[in-house]
Amino acid sequence: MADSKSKSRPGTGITDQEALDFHKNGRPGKLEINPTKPMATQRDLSLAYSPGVAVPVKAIAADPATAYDYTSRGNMVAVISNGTAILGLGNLGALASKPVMEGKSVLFKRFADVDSIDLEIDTENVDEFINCVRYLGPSFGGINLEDIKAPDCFIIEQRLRELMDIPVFHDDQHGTAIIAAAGLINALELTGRDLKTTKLVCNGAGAAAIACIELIKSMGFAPDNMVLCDTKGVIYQGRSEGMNQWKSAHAVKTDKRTLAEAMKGADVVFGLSQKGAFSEDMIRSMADRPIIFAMANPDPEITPEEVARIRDDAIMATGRSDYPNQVNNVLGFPYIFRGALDVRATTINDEMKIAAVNALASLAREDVPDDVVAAYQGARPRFGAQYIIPVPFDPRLISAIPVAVAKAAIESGVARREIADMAAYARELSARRDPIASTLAQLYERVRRHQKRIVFAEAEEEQVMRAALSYANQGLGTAILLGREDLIQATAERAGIDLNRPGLEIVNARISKRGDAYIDYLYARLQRQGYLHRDVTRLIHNDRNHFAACMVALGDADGMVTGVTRNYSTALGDVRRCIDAKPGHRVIGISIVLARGRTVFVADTAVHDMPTSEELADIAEEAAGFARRMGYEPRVAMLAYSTFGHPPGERSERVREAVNILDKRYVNFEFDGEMAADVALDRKLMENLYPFSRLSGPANVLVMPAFHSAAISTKMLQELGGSTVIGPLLVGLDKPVQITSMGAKDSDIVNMAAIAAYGAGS
Ligand SMILES: NC(=O)C1=CN([C@@H]2O[C@H](COP(=O)(O)OP(=O)(O)OC[C@H]3O[C@@H](n4cnc5c(N)ncnc54)[C@H](OP(=O)(O)O)[C@@H]3O)[C@@H](O)[C@H]2O)C=CC1
Ligand SMILES: CC(=O)C(=O)O
Ligand SMILES: [Mg+2]
Repeated sequence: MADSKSKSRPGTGITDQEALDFHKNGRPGKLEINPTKPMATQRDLSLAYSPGVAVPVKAIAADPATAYDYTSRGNMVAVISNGTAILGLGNLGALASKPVMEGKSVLFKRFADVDSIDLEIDTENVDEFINCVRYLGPSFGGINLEDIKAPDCFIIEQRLRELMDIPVFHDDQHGTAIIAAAGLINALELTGRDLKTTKLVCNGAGAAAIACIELIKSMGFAPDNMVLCDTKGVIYQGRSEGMNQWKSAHAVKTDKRTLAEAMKGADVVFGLSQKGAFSEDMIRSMADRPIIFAMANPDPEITPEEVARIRDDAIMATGRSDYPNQVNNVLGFPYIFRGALDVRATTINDEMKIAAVNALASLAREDVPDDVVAAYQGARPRFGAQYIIPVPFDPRLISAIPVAVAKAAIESGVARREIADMAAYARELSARRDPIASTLAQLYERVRRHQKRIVFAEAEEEQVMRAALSYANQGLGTAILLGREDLIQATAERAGIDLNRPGLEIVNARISKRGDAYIDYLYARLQRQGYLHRDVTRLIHNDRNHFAACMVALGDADGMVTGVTRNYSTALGDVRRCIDAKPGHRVIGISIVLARGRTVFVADTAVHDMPTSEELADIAEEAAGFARRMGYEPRVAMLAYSTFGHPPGERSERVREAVNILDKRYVNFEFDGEMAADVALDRKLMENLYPFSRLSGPANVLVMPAFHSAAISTKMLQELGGSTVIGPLLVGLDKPVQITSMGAKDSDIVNMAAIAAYGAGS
C-alpha cells in the first residue's frame, strides 16, 4: 500500500522515500575521499610513502608553515558537531547529525572547492568536546562547528578559538548572522528604514539568535529597540527563569512578556526558533511593510503562503531553497572559509564577518549580468522585496565573498599570507566554480514555470514510475505513464507509490482511442519503407516507444523519455521511425562530462558511426549551439589522434577537412583542429607547442572523430576517471525525446524528462 513516504513534503516536491533513497543509493551517504596523486607504481609508493614521505615530514618539522605546501591541510576544513541542535529538530545526538554534517562538507566542496570531512563527537560534555577538538589542529586549515546547542556552543567556540591557531567558526552563530545581517540591510533599504530606529523582535535566544543580534548591534542597531524571546517569552531585565549570561546581556527593560505582545508594532521579526512559532495574529499586528525572516529549518516559523494570506506588504525570507529570499548560512560558510584559507588566516574576526555582510548585501543590489541569469531560473531578478539576497547558485558569490574576506583578513593583520594581485585572485576563484549545476537548476526552474506533459514510455518499470512521480511532485508538469493499468497498479503497490495524485495520467496503448490516428500517421511515413499496414498496427499496439513517439509527434504529449528496457540504438531507431530531424538540423548525441571542476560537451556520442567531414562540421555546429543554450561560450576542438598534421595519417584528414568546411560556413563560434585531446584540454600545452591555435582557451566542446572513440572515452571517464557524465542527450530532433541508458536510476530518468520538457520550449 502507498504510505506517507510517497507523499511529497509540502512545498518541496520531494517525498520522504526519495530523501532516503538519495542517501542510500550507490555508495551510502554523500561523501567519499579520493587520492590526488598517482599511486600506481613502485616509484609512486616510494614517493608517497616510505622512504619519500620522510622528506616532507622533516621539512614540516623544521618549518610548520610548509605543511600548507606538502599536505592537504590548507584546503581542509572539519565540520564538527555533537548533534545537540540539529537544524530546528533539537537534540537528536551525534550519529543522527551525520547526514547534515556530510551535507555541509559537500556544500563546502560544491560551492567553494574546499575539501571537508565531517566529525561527529558523541558527548554532550563541554570539556570533553573541547578536549576532543583542540588537538586536531594539525589536520585542518579550519574548524566549522555545527548544530551545537546554546549555551554550550558559546563556551566551546570561545575556548577553541583561544586554544587553536586556525579559524574556529560556529556556522549556526556567525554564518547565519552574516546572511541575516546582509538581508536585513537590504530589506531596511527597500522599506526606507534606518538601522538606528528600527524595532526588531528575535524569537529564539540560542546559538543563531544571539549571534545575529550581536552582529547587528555591532553594526549600529540600537540595543533598546530589540526584544529577544525564547520558550519562556520575552527576555526582560530581572527575569530569572531559563536564563544564562548570553541571554542576560540582551535583556531589555520592558513590561511585555509574550512574543505576541513583543511583535505588536515591530518592524522586523527574526525567527530562529522552531516550526510554526509565529501565528497569523502576530504577523497581522506588525508595523506596515514588515520584515519577516522565518529562518527555522527545515520548516519556518510561518510560511510565505501563510503570510501572503494575511498581508501583501511584507518582505518575507526563510531558510529554505524553495522560496524566494533564502536566508541560510550556505551563502556564507563555504566562501568565508575559502577566503580565510587562501590567506592562511589564524582566525575569522569581526572585520572579516562584516566584509562578508557588505559583499553579500551589495551583490544583491548589483545588476545581474547575462551570464548569471541562468542561476536565477532564467529570469533577471531586480533588487526588491522578492530579491534581497543572492541565491546559493549565484556564480558571483565565489569571487565576491572570498575576496572581501581575504582583504579584511590581510588588513586586520590575521593573514599569514598576502595576496598581491586581488584581480588575479578573483579570476582564479571564478575558475573554481562549475556552471553546469546552476544551468541544470535553471533548466528545472524554467520547466516548473512552463509545465509540460511528458510520456514515460516504460512506466511498468519501478524506477520509471518513481521518476514519473518525482517529475509530478517537483511540479515539472504532467507525467504520462504508458503501460497496462493492471501492471502499473501492481508495480505501484509493490513500490508503495500512491498513483492517485494530480499530475499523473495512465495511458494504455492497447485501448487508447488515439491508436488509429497514430497508425495512420505512421503508416503514411513507413508504407514505402517495407512496412505493411498490419506491421504498423502491431508497432502501435505492442511497442511503447512507437506509441509514445507518435503521441509526441501528434501533440498528445510534449516530450518523451525511454531507454531503460531497450538498448540505445534500438530505442533511437524506434523514435526515428516516428519523428524527423528539425529542419536544417542534424540529430546527434551530446554527453556532458563533469570532471574535476570542468564541464566539457562531447559529441557525437549516440548517432553517427563514422561521420564524414560534412557530418563532423554539422556535429560541431549542433554541439556549439547546445553548449551556448546551456550557458557556455563554445570553444570547439575537432579531435583526432594527431595534432595539426602530426603524426600524418589518412584518418585525420577527414577531421582536417571538417575544419575547412567550418571555415567556409563562417560559423559564429571558436573552433580549431585537428588536435589530440590533451592539446585541446591543456591550455599550456596548446600555447607552448601550437601558439597559432585559434582557440582562446581550453576547449569545452570536443567533437570526436567517430562514434566508437566518443562512446569509449566518455564511458572510460565515467568508470575510471570519476567523472559525472550526463547523457547522451539527443539534440536536433523535431520533437523532444530523450533516451536514458539501460537500467538508469530514477534520478537520471527525471533529469532526462526535465531536459525533454525543456526542449519542448519551456
Ligand atoms: N537559516 C539558517 O541559516 C539557520 C537557521 N537556524 C535555525 O534556527 C533555529 C535555532 O537553531 P540554533 O540557534 O542552532 O539552536 P539552539 O538550540 O542553540 O537555540 C534554540 C533557541 O530557540 C528557542 N526556541 C525553541 N522553540 C521556541 C519557540 N517555540 N518559541 C520561542 N523560542 C523557541 C530556544 O529557547 P530556550 O532558550 O528557551 O530553550 C533556544 O533559545 C533552528 O530552527 C535552526 O534550524 C539555525 C542556524 C542557521
Ligand atoms: C542551516 C543551518 O545550519 C541550520 O538550520 O542549523
Ligand atoms: Mg546548522
